Amino acid sequence: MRLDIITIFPEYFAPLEVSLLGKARRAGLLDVSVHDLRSWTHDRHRTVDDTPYGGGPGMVMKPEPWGEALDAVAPPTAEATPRLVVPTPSGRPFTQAMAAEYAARPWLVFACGRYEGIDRRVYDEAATRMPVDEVSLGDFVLAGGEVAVLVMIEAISRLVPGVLGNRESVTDDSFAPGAMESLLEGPVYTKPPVWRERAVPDVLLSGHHGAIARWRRDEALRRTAAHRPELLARLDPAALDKHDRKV
Ligand SMILES: N#Cc1c(N)n[nH]c1-c1ccc2c(Cl)cn(Cc3cccnc3)c2c1
Repeated sequence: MRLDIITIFPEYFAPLEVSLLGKARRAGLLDVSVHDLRSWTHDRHRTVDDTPYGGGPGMVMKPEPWGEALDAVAPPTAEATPRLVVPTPSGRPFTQAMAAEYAARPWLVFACGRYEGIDRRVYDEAATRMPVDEVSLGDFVLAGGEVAVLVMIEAISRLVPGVLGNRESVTDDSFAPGAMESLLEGPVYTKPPVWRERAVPDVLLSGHHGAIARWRRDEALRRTAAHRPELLARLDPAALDKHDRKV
């Protein structure tokens, strides 16, 4: 999977060198390139922004550097066509399902904007030759797109086959398709069996896999009801047995 990132802060992406993403890059599972948008400026000050037409606060990112950057990173003549992913406060909510969809694609280009955003004509021109997705990470406000892209790359990359070690599974993730979909994960425990007079729930030490699975599902239902009750409404009633309904 090829990932290209265009940003005025390339140093934000140093974390992509470590942990599972660093290993995946070294294993050739991910081909990640970070591009400095200022490489496509031509003035002494390497200008990437200007005042907004129509007035208003802040600055807007100029179209020219973005146009040249996208031409260079994703040339119109390229064999494959990337999907351009642009984080923006007004984008479609990023979800685990979108992460899975992106993980199945061969090439993603992430545009990290700053200031009040990127000139709209950049999106419109890019959309003439590649799919363009505007995505938001949630109802909070960041200063730019870089942190959002880091989060998306981690969520996407861990779903790419081979990136997670064999021991790490994505099937039991919260929000993963299937039985756990729309349920939050329950509590986890490890050794020692008693810590500061707090014991691990007996069922987890019982070796009774059916009872353990039942307990974990009950805890997931309880946590979901407590922290994200709206997710329970999404559950297919057929997926709930009579025991679930008592939890
Ligand atoms: N994704 C996401 C996301 C999120 N969940 N919060 N904020 C953002 C986000 C993403 C991209 C940019 C770009 Cl480009 C500039 N800003 C600053 C800004 C703040 C308020 C209004 N306009 C622009 C961004 C904020």
